[in-house]
Amino acid sequence: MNSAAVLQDSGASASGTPSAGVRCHRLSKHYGDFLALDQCSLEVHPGDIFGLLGPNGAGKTTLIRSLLGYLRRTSGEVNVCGIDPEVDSVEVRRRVSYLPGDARLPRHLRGKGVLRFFADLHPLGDLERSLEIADALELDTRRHVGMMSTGMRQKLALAVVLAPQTPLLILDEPTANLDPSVRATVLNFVVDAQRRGRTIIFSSHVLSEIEETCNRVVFLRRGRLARELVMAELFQRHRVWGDLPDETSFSDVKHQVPPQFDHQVKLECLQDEAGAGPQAIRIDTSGDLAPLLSWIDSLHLSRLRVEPLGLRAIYDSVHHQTQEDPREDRTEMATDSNDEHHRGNCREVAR
Ligand SMILES: Nc1ncnc2c1ncn2[C@@H]1O[C@H](COP(=O)(O)OP(=O)(O)OP(=O)(O)O)[C@@H](O)[C@H]1O
Repeated sequence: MNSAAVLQDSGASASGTPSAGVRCHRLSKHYGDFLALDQCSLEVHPGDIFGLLGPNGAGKTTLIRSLLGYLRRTSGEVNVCGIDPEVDSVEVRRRVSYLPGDARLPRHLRGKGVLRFFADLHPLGDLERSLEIADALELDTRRHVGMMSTGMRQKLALAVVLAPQTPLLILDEPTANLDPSVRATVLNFVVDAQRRGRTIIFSSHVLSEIEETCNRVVFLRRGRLARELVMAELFQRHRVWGDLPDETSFSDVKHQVPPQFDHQVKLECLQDEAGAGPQAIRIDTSGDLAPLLSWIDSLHLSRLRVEPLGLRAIYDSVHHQTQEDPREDRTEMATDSNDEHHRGNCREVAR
């Protein structure tokens, strides 16, 4: 990628107006015979911090680059800030700050020279702000880029991209190669960008970062949007572990769930019912936990543990449930054995 592609910007304001939204409908992308994106439909609302999750090769970068018009889509519709990137990719790029996963910067310049170069290049360039960000990331901008470590170059690219107040900010693995304290600073900048009215698309492999910052998330798997999640609903999901009293059988408990909680809980016995000793059970809950507590208390579980379910459980259910190629079966997510439980929080992406 050339250096100019690290940052694309314009005089557009970060007003958080509807023009900062992103929509794609049945977006597909082939590389030759290889189908890298398969009819992806999604909508990013203005003011979202929108997470893109998926294993290596899932299609996250292909999706981002199709949104920016760097790649020509094979089929489908795309609208970024009110513009089709294939009709006017320059205009789209003027409204977006983009941090690619493989940001390359001019190696012959010092850090400060790079920041000045990009600040001069773009109408919303802001050298002072770039320097402040570099400082917050503990980057020595006197060094030549060629002498910087991978993490230092990542900090420099972040200082370039985070400074201009474009309506849309797209970050492809922004915390890769950074140490934990700098990662936290980067996440603060992301949240701050949202407070300033910007819309952010954020791709990461670090689930805790997505949990911390994003309000909506989609999971990509082998080129397909497998699931969409509203984080506020995820935070209402819990997993309860415990051992039943000796005299209580799992089937008794399972058949005596109060009807008002039936849709809110999923029970699982973690050992053979005929096995010796207390039966360990797991109860996955969705929705408000408080009304369930008196029922859980009535089970007299020992070694009781309650924990938030978290993204990890969803991620595992999306990515580890089958080895089959999902392109062969468009309904597989709906028949996921966990799906009854997930349905309250996770929407099968309509295609
Ligand atoms: N130029 C290309 N030509 C052929 N195949 C490509 C090309 N670019 C990407 N691919 C393939 O498309 C698929 C999606 O790649 P992409 O880079 O979008 O994934 P990703 O989700 O961003 O992965 P990662 O998390 O590893 O960065 C992969 O199988 C990849 O090998």
